[in-house]
Amino acid sequence: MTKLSVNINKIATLRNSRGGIIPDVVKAAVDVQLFGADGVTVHPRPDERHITRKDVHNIRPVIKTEFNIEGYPSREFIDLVKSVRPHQVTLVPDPPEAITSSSGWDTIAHFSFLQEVISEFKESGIRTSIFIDPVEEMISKAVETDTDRVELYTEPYATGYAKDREKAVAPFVAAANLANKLGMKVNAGHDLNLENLAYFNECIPFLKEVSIGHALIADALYLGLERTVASYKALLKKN
Ligand SMILES: CC(=O)[C@@H](O)[C@H](O)COP(=O)(O)O
Ligand SMILES: NCC(=O)COP(=O)(O)O
Repeated sequence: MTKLSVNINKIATLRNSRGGIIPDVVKAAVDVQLFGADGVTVHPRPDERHITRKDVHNIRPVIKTEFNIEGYPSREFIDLVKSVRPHQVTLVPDPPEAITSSSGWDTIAHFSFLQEVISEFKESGIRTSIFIDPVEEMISKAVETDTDRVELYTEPYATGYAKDREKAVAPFVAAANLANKLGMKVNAGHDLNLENLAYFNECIPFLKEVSIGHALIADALYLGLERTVASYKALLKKN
């Protein structure tokens, strides 16, 4: 069964909007695991617009499933990740001013940088994943960085889903097959939601994990966090 890692960035967005401690991000991390999540994902951005470095340290001790930390591998990010030793680190190419993640790595142009950073994390015993577009050349080069996994950037799938889901999912099926053939495990994430998740999970071979945040937290405003996590998990049961 594909694992669900709940990204709790947007819990921190709400908390930061008034500068207090409500909602409690650590409690959210505990609860999503109690409600069935297979992991917790956070993305501590340089401006700390949502998840702060302090949050990362506070969440680590309550992880009973898996902890996945996403971010651009600046020196500060690398040192933060190595200090808390999550189960997985997911490298994204986001510049500091990015509104959100909007592409995968150019693994050809940034090959040496990625190879160096991945080696440093693996030496610390941390599983590595790199955010990637479903482009054959990028995936073929990714394997040479020695990354454990790739995370397919699924915004183009989500955008194209309503118009033509078969066309939207096709590049991701090919990408997952290629990554598997090259020996890399396959994660996916960005803009997945209750509407588009089941079809993606049904079509994508070898899918290990999805990380979902924005839509899931928005759904929880209506359904409640427990029912929402259970609803996403139910969509990931392979039929
Ligand atoms: C890598 C990815 O797709 C998500 O982690 C996304 O970057 C979420 O970041 P925000 O919550 O800041 O939009
Ligand atoms: N890696 C994707 C992630 O963690 C959450 O992305 P989104 O669901 O907030 O778009």
